[in-house]
Amino acid sequence: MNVKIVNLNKWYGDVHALKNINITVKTGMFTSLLGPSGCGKTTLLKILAGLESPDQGEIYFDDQCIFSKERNINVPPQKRQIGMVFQEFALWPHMNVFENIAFPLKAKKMHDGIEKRVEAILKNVRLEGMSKRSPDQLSGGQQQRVAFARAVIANPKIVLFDEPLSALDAVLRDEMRFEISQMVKQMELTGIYVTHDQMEAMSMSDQIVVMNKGKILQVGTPEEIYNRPANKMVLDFVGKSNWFRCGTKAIRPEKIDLYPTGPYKKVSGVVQSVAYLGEKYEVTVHIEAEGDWLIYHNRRVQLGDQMDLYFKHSEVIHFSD
Ligand SMILES: Nc1ncnc2c1ncn2[C@@H]1O[C@H](COP(=O)(O)OP(=O)(O)OP(=O)(O)O)[C@@H](O)[C@H]1O
Repeated sequence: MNVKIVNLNKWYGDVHALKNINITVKTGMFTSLLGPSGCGKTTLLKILAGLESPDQGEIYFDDQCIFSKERNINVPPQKRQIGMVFQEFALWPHMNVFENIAFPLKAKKMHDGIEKRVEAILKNVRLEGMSKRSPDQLSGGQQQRVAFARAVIANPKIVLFDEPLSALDAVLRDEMRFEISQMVKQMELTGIYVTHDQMEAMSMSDQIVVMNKGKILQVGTPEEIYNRPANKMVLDFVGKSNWFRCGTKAIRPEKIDLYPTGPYKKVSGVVQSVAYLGEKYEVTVHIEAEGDWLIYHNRRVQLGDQMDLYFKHSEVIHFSD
């Protein structure tokens, strides 16, 4: 289902939580809402689910208007064909896997075919044979998959995720990022995913909406956001970068070379710090004219070493302001 958000505004008293939000999400796309704490991501997700009401604007699911302040339309949550997965998976501890997943169907007063549907979804989320287990007999990743299964059992067209992986450890989180985006794709759902973790947004999404203080800073593919950030805030928020003293240009650390090949620019500096990251060293080099720059090196250098750094002019990111 296509989602279109038009000129949306939301106030909480004096707090202008969402400022003129416009977003289009195409069917089958996985979109992340990325931004720091308080930027309005959760509010936007709740508005899509129908749990909060905007003060201005419209929302369309395909051609159907599901919310319009101006035209007094507000389709209730249960009629929006939406599934939700939250940070705290909120599985009911007294219900087994089957009962947890079947709950939305029972709440809809469905009686026939429940077992078949739960079985099919268990297969989709690779939990076959686990229907009798209680949530405390499952790993964190398995619990998350049950939460996902419960969110999609009633055949929603859109699934909303609110930081669903933040309670998991780092290794499991990496694994689940991939799984979640795969499951959403396989089931041909439209996924909208709230996160403040840029790596998560970059690795999972077809489209990223970068937000700050209630405003959209940029909408684009992960590559567009990373390589052509719309402004300084996006550049700083996504990935690492080095600034030129002029303040209107920047360069990513991995675009800096240690050897000259072709038409390069050169700067020189002194090693300030070295951190070993496993596959590489992260080195801070103090450059008199520019400040401290971060670079990557494949061997350990010593504090105080003199270094020459090379970069292509075409790798420099420019901003007009
Ligand atoms: N019920 C509420 N009453 C008053 N202010 C609220 C309410 N809910 C959210 N806000 C305010 O609206 C702004 C956006 O909040 P929101 O929860 O959407 O941010 P967020 O980006 O999801 O942050 P986080 O990552 O911390 O959850 C914040 O300034 C917040 O304090």
